[in-house]
This record gives sequence, C-alpha cells and structure tokens, in this order.
Amino acid sequence: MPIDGSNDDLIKPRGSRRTCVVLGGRGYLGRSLVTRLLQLGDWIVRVVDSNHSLQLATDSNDGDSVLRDAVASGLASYCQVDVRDLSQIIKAVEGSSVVFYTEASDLPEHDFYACYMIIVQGAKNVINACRECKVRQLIYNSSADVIFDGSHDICNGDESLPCHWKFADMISDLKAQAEALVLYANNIGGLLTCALRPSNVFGPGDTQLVPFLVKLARSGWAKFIIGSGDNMSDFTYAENVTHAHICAAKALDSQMISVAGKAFFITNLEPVKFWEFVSFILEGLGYQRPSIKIPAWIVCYVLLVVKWMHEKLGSKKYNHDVSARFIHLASCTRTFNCSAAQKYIGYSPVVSLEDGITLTIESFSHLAKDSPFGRFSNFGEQSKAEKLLGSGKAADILLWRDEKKTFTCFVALVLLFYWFLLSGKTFASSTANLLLLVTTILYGYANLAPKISSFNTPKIPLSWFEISENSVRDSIMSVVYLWNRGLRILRLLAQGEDWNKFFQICLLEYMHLCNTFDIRENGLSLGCAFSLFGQVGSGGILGCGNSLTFLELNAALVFPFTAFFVYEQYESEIDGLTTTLFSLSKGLFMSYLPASMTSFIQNNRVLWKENGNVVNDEKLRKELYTDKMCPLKYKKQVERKCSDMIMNRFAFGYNSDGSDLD
Ligand SMILES: NC(=O)c1ccc[n+]([C@@H]2O[C@H](COP(=O)([O-])OP(=O)(O)OC[C@H]3O[C@@H](n4cnc5c(N)ncnc54)[C@H](O)[C@@H]3O)[C@@H](O)[C@H]2O)c1
Repeated sequence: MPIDGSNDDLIKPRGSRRTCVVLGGRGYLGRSLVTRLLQLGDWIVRVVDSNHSLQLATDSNDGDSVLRDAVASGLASYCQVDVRDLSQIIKAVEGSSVVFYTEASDLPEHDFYACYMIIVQGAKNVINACRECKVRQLIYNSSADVIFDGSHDICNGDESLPCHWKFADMISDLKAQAEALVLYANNIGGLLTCALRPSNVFGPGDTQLVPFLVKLARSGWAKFIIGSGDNMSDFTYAENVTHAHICAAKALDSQMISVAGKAFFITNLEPVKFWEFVSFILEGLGYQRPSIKIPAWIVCYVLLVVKWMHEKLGSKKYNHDVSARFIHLASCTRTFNCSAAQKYIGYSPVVSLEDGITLTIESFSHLAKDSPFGRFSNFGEQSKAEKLLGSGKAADILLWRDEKKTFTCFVALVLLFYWFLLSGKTFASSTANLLLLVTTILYGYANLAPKISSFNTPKIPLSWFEISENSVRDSIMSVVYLWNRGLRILRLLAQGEDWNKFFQICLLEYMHLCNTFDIRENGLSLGCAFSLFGQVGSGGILGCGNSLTFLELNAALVFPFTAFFVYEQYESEIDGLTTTLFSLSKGLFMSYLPASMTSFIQNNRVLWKENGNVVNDEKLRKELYTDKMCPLKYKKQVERKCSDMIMNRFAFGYNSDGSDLD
C-alpha cells in the first residue's frame, strides 16, 4: 500500500506538486528517474517495485540520499508490487496522475512464460489499473530494439518505420507487443499514453552494456571487431532517457495531439561508430581497444556451435540471446532520427556523449584493469587455467595477459627451436654456435663508439651478467631433483618393476629414432610407426616423414600458447565436453565387458566380501570410476573385482540381487 496514501492530484490545483508513480523505480533507469523527479521539486513520487522495501544504500549514494530525504519529508513513498497481479498495481497507482513504467531487464530469457507474464501481461495490468484508477498519463519505457530485426541496417530511422514483427530475440518481440498495447490504449477511458524508445542506454550503474564489455575484455574477446567496424550506432546516456520521460509527461499536457498514442526514438543525437564507442569505454577502463577484424558470419557460426554444445551438455548457465544480441548490435548500423522527440516533446540531451562516457568510466573504476580484480577473468574469480599454470609469470605469458611479452617469448622460443632442432647440427655444436654468436654480438657492442651520429649507445651494466647466489642454488637444486628422479625411473626400469613405463619409453625412443633418421638421412625411411605414410614409396616417404615431424614439433611449440588461452575462454564448455566424452567412453567400455560382469557392476544391490567384510557395489563404483587409472589398468581391475565378486557370490551364497542363494 502507498505510504502517503494521498489523493493530492485531485485536490491540489494545477501547477503545484503532482503525484506520479515510477513503476520499476528501484531499477537502473527507475532510480535515475526518481532522483530527477525529486530534484525538480514538482512531484510527489511513489516508488513502486518488486522488492520488499526501498533498501536504501547506507553510503553516500547521491540518488539514494535524495530519496531518503524525500521519504523523510513525505515527498516520496514506497510500494511493493508484482506487475503480474492487477490488484496490487491498482493499489499502487491509486490517486496518481502520471505513471512512468519501466519493466525488468534482467528477465529469465530461457523461460518464455515468465517473460510473457512480466512484459506483456504486466503491460496489460498496468493499463487496466491506470484506467480503473483514472490515471491521466502512462509513459512506457520501450526500446529502439522493437523495430530492429537483427540483420538489416537502420540508417537515421524515424518513427514512420513500420514494426515488421520479425525479431532477433524474444524480449524485443514481447516488448514490441507491450508497446503496441500501451499505444493502443491511448485515449480510452481518458488515459493518455506514449512510449519512448531509447537506443543503447549506458551510464553509471549500467547493468547491461558496460558490464558486458568489461567481461568481454577480461576474457580476451574484446580484441576482436565483429564485422567491418564501420557501422554507426546511437547511444543514450541514462540521464537523458529520464529527462525524456519528464519531457513526455509535460508534453502529454501541452502537445496532447502530437504526443498521445505515439512512440519516440530517444538518443544522444551524436551517432558514433559502434566500435569507437566500445574502444572509448574499454580504453577508459585500461583495457586494450578492439583491433582485429573478424567477419560477422564467422562469429555467428562459432556462436551456433557454442549454442549447440551447450544444448547437448544441458548447460543452463549459458545465455545465447545476450551474445547473439550483442553480435547484431555490434555488426549492424543502427542510427535513429530524434527530431520528432525534439519537436513534440521538447527533448534535447542534458548530458553530451563525451561527458556521459567520462562519467560512466569514472563510475566503473572498480572494474578497471588495474583494480584488484583486474587480473581475473571472471569478476574476482581466478580461472582454472590460471590456477593450473600457478598464477605467476608463466600464467601471464601463456594466457596472453600482456600481448607484447607473450609475443616476445613465442618468437624467442621459435628461434631456439629452429636453432637447436632444425639446423641439422648436434645439440653441442648448436650451443657452441649460439654462445659464439652471443659473444661476438657483445664484443661488437662493447667496442661501439659511445655516440653514433645522433644516437647514444648506452653501456650494458655489469650487473646484467651477474647471477645471484640464490638463483644458482635454485637452479642447481632443480637439476639435482631432475637427475635423481631420472635415476629413480631408470632403476625401476632396470629392475623390471614398471613394465608399462618400460614399453612406453621404448615406443617413444623408437619413434624418435625413426623421425631423426627421416630428417637426417634425407630420404631414408625406416617405415616408422610415426610416419603413417612411410610405406607408400620412397619419393613421398621423406616428405611425409619430414613434414609430419615438422608439424608435430611446431604443434608442440604452438600448443601451450593456444591451449591454455582457449581453455580459459571455454572453461565450462571444455569441462562439460570432457565429462560427456568420459561417460561415453565409460559406457562403451562397459558394453564390451561380458554381461555377467556388467550386471554385477550395474546392480546396486550386489554384495560381495572383501577382506572378510560385506561390501555393496557402490564402493566398487567409487573405487573404479574416481581412480585416475590408465584404461588397461582400469580394465584389469574391473575384471579382477568382478571375478572376485563372482567367486564371493558362490563362496558366500549371495544372488546377484543380494538375496541369499537357495
Ligand atoms: N538498461 C538498458 O541498457 C536499457 C536499454 C534500453 C531499454 N531498456 C529497457 O528499460 C527498461 C528498464 O531497464 P532497467 O535496466 O532499468 O531494468 P532493471 O532490471 O534495472 O529494473 C527493473 C525493475 O523492475 C523490477 N521488477 C522486476 N520484476 C518485477 C515485477 N514482476 N513486478 C514489479 N517490478 C519488477 C526490478 O526489481 C527492477 O527494480 C527495461 O524494459 C529495458 O528493456 C533498458
């Protein structure tokens, strides 16, 4: 129920304070609208939202302090409603003359019914409540998305553009229906309505655009420009949207014929390249500006594959619509003509685009790259890939946190790789050549004149060549550790204690030898296992052997620089896929076991004895499936356990269903 409960509109003369309702008044746009209305001083504001109470911030939040003062002086009140319940809305809007309606934007997009009930049914309820309570004006916060089909450019589009009823996403479709209902309700039962269509709203506290861009930047995807990067877009600073609402309320009185029953585009009147805007925001927050162009159709296909994977894995966390919407916005031109709003509702932006961007960047400083959370990919949470790499310098390099550093390391590794492996020399002569080269360069540098024409040649300080005692001790310790470990493995192999490892090493050595011969002997093939094409003919043999080896070595070089990066981007997808593949291979393996064994494993009620204790097969499952065993070992253990079970069954008189044998 409204706290103030006044019917002042009906009693107070025109020109004094009027009562208005801001439905969705604790939301992003709603808060800004409430603050602006209270600052104007012409209104008694009833904040209506789904929260139990106002929940005012305790710190010095500007908007909340204005509202706190207004509540204390009786100029503002709060009322809790659910827009799906007509009776609640009737109580909330009773006695007001204007209703500003902004509905939720954080809707459960996978649930059509819930979205429909909030957007469309909610709009019907608000209209009916306004009629019932004789509210004079209803101003609906729509969106420019209602005329966008997700694929065609809109250049300087105005209100004459027809609604095509083809939408890129469900929310825009439902919002278009709600907007149509609001406009259709105009002038029925004395209610005047209009709708505002802001385009790409942003500003301090933005819950959609800026957080999405930051997330993109932290995951590394903001490096890419989708499409040509030349597409133009209109953006609207949030305060300008709320200003437009207040202008519309005034205009519904003064310019009734031109405004009532109409929709108006609202923008900052400063169209910019979409990627220019994104770059301003990202650079302002310390992130790299997007620079690599990728055709939009490739991104769309990748997104479809990701969607398909999520569907297969039954993942509910992934929101395809949000990513798809961003791709459409990011690759199409969407500019709107705002002259109708300027002419009929007297709108003009109160905050310029440049100031709006500056204020927004300031307000999101906690999400900036240098903030304590800047290194992490998921708002304070360390990624698995980063944990796996030890969160140190190696992680920073392999996860491309600093492109320059990573690129330098990669180039250095490539050079070493070619120097040592593909030069055709032995390791010792490659090392000797490298040392000779370094010594020659250093000698040459030391003998350079201190100044060559206008360039100074700084001397390299001697400290560069010093190695600290600790580093020497650490590296010796590492060498000693590796040496001891190698010796232990050798001892195991020599004593024949680990035949698996013995054969693995033999196989590896054999393949290595074959490939070395392939490279060195220039045409000689040993028909190695590695070179699958080795048997085809001596002409092709060398090529295949060489190129395969070359490819493998290259892959080994590129792998760490790509695999961890890709894993970080698609952590949940890759984990999910691995789990699915693991369970599939587990199922496949079980299907190859004899039926008697699988029935023992699958039957929950099977009992057997182990070390004299009766155990059910749950324990067996846990032991077998959670152990990190190699497939061969795994199979052997299953067989052994199953045969034990069969033995036990007869020895202890249990049936496979756990009942006693007769
Ligand atoms: N934020 C943007 O960038 C943007 C851009 C263009 C258009 N819009 C549109 O403006 C509108 C408002 O956007 P926002 O970002 O301020 O949304 P928001 O989600 O921040 O605020 C909506 C408010 O509605 C309340 N609410 C949710 N469910 C309700 C229910 N069943 N009954 C009553 N109240 C309920 C929420 O508590 C919230 O306070 C949305 O329709 C959105 O589509 C937003």
